[in-house]
Amino acid sequence: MSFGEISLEDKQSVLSELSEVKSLFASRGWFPGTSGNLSIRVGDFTSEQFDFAITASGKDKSLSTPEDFLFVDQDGKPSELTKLKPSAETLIHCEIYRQTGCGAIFHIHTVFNSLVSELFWERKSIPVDGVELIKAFNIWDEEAHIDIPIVSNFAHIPSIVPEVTERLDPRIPGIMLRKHGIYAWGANAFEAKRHLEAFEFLFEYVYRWELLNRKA
Ligand SMILES: CSCCC(=O)C(=O)COP(=O)(O)O
Ligand SMILES: [Zn+2]
Repeated sequence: MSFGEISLEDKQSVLSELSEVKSLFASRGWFPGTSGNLSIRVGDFTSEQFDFAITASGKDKSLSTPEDFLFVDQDGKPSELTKLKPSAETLIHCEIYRQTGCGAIFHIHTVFNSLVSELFWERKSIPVDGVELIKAFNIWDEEAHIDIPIVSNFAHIPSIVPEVTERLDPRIPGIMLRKHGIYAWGANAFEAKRHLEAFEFLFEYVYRWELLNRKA
């Protein structure tokens, strides 16, 4: 389905969903210093050609303006004529959509996600053992153990993409960029939000648990 074939109603519904999520996350202080980016896919999800709405780059994400989002295609190029620049990290969104077939991707920088990514950088994944909120990822085993992948953070975003491709774990709907932030995704915005909230809870839990054990 080409971008022109997608109804105005569908496009507007995606934009209003993004706007709601953006305001909510901003109220939680999840976009410090203009960091973070959000996207939701529109139209046909089975096609190799797809479009998604994404936050414009460098904006104060605690404000709502008519220039907050734009639509881009599967290569991260604007789908329509616009003066807006897509997020600097759009290529990471493109790759996650391509690899997972998900419908929404949310990225935030927090102190806890950055801290744990450095704490566990040598093992290249953040271990979580038996915490109830693992179930938010639809992993229902009792005492489940998960490892959340951590990849290198480079200023040159295209250099991050191959490592993302290599480290994506189909069980885990998220990936950490070292000392940078988490990317969480889901079939839709509701699921991506649930996953993101679970990751953030688990990061704080893991950090505090580590601290308690190191003191003992
Ligand atoms: C100011 S934070 C550095 C860029 C970044 O990591 C980020 O998430 C925001 O970049 P964007 O281009 O999406 O505004
Ligand atoms: Zn970022």
